Amino acid sequence: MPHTVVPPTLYSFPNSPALADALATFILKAQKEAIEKKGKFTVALSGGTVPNTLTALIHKHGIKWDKWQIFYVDERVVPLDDPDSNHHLASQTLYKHIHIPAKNIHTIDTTLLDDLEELSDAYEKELIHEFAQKDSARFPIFDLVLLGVGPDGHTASLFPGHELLSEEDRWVAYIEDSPKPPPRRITFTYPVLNHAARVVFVVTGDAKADVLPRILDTPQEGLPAARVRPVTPGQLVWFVDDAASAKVAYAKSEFRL
Ligand SMILES: O=C(O)[C@H](O)[C@@H](O)[C@H](O)[C@H](O)COP(=O)(O)O
Repeated sequence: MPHTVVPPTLYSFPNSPALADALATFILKAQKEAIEKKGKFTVALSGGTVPNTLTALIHKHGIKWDKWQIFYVDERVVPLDDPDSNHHLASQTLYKHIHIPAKNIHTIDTTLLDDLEELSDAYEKELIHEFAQKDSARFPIFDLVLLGVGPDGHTASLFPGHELLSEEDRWVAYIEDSPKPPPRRITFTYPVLNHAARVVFVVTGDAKADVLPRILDTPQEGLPAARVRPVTPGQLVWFVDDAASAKVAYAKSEFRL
């Protein structure tokens, strides 16, 4: 099958609990398919509001946390117990309530906080270790990548106009001048995001209402989130609430699995 860019599917829900419940159903199905195929479920998690929307998974029957391998789409270069750390956020909102082996959660190496290049190289090696053992894939194929969007259209730590938007080789890159604090971060690059089996954006609230049409209706504008374009057989799905999608013309689909 020739590789073509997949069009996004847009689901919009009246409120956050309805969104979180549908997302949990979607994730459960993705988990089942991945585990049946290869015995594990590889997930890349963002910071911001994403971890909070995953709390509906905590009581969901059938989630096999011990089969999850969790990486971070982007991470702020701070100690793991710092309130700014995405790992800290995920620990407080999610890990604290579930049983998941510590070795299944792939954090940055905090002995390298002073050297961004070494730190991003080390995280890239962590990915290579997980993904490049059995095949010689040029890029990792995550089962699920969970992304947020900023009001400026950024996603991961890929910001409008930044040189990292054209990175084509590296899996993990670093940024020292993030416009969203804190400034020092590492981030997955587009090749990693776009090779995933499923990329899911989670966006809520009216603060995102102006940027969503610029991403979904006029993607040619090229905002960072609009450049996430998985190729077949990947999937690109947006889970948003009605406040965030209020100004979007792009067709909404009815959620059913
Ligand atoms: O570390 C980060 O800052 C996040 O990973 C970032 O990419 C986030 O997902 C967006 O900024 C959206 O954040 P909100 O969901 O809080 O709006």
